[in-house]
Amino acid sequence: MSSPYTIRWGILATGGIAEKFTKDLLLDPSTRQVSDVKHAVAAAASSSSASRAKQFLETCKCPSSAKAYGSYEELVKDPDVDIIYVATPHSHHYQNTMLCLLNGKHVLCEKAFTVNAAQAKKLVETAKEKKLFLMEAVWTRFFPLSIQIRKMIEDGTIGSVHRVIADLSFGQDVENTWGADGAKHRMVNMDLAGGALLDLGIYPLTWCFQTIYHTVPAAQRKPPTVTASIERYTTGADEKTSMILSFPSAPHGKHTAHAIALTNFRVATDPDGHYTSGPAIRIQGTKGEIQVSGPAFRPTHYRFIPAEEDIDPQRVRQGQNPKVKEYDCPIPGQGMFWEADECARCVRDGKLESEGMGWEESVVIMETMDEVRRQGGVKYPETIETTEYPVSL
Ligand SMILES: NC(=O)C1=CN([C@@H]2O[C@H](COP(=O)(O)OP(=O)(O)OC[C@H]3O[C@@H](n4cnc5c(N)ncnc54)[C@H](OP(=O)(O)O)[C@@H]3O)[C@@H](O)[C@H]2O)C=CC1
Ligand SMILES: O=C1OC[C@@H](O)[C@H](O)[C@H]1O
Repeated sequence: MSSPYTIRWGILATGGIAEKFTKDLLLDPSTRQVSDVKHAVAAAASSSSASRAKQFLETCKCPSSAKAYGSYEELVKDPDVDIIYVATPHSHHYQNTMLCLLNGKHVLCEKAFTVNAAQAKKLVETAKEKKLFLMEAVWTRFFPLSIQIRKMIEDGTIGSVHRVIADLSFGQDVENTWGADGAKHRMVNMDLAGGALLDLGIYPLTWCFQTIYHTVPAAQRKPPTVTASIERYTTGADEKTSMILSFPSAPHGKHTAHAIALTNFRVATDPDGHYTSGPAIRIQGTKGEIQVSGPAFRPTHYRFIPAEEDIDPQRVRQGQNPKVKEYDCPIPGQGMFWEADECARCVRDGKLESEGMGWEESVVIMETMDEVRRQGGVKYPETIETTEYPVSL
């Protein structure tokens, strides 16, 4: 057996998700039955100081060989780094990713990819021109659970798909949490491209797109029409966003497929915090329905309910429908290693984009979010909507 391909990561930013991702990189791939690729953390950079980057590497228990930088500019020049994970707020993704690409680094950039579709297109053009790998870090798409569900749709198990309903909502006391301290928190701060849509709404949209759009042959994929309703928080960032999408082509059908994507800061998908309130995602076809338990970003369970009527109604009422199939998909860690494995395989194989989260689909999703924001009147400051580079933020 040949030895695994090792990819060397640079971590750009030292916040909450950078820590989770870096810890996942350090897990032994054999714990998830992976033997063809491995990950090394070569360096991390903080925009504030090298000591902050050093502290981050220590917290993540990275090897002492990993370098700590006090600026992103130093990180992108490191010859020992193959790929950079960009984990700054949405507002900074365009500038930070462009910096990496222009310095010859492959990039995995956190969701939402950019602030708008124009920026996403520019990044894609640059990656193409420089022959570098680039992917939006929509980790959920690389879970075995997502892959199994897409396969069930593709092979016709649920028949032709007519509708998907997906929700990711956090019930928050917004004024006293993210809104406290002058509303500087990235969830509501317009200068950081805050709001429910770009932060949480990307997940219900991911479920709509990966089940309805991604599962039809590439040549038949057409962007959806969009009708949206938004309510804004005092900062101008969206706090309630509901979207109805109509996709012209449906998996296994010559008809449209509708999708309802919901996100909200005031009410929760799971009010008791234990996901007892029913599925977060419902994928409805003529032969049955797939129900995915929340949270939409890290689901570990789904069920398939076939559309059959020959079942004793009394047993069904007692929760004993024998035709329902339940699937548990435990995650040995946070679950961000699957997207990292995908990056390693693509770079090893000389691919510039991943089939699981391709450039065209990231751009169409950004265009969808642009239209949702247009209808809801959410506009970010020009410095973060611009495609100009470099701009100091
Ligand atoms: N995939 C997932 O499950 C998740 C993804 N995310 C995504 O990751 C990104 C970061 O989120 P999260 O880690 O929660 O955010 P944090 O606020 O925890 O961290 C962001 C980091 O970015 C750096 N940064 C650089 N410039 C700024 C700035 N002007 N203001 C604030 N931070 C700045 C800072 O690190 P330093 O200065 O040290 O470089 C900071 O620690 C977002 O795009 C978010 O959508 C978030 C949570 C979960
Ligand atoms: O990507 C995310 O998923 C988990 C949420 O808690 C977080 O706000 C969001 O950025």
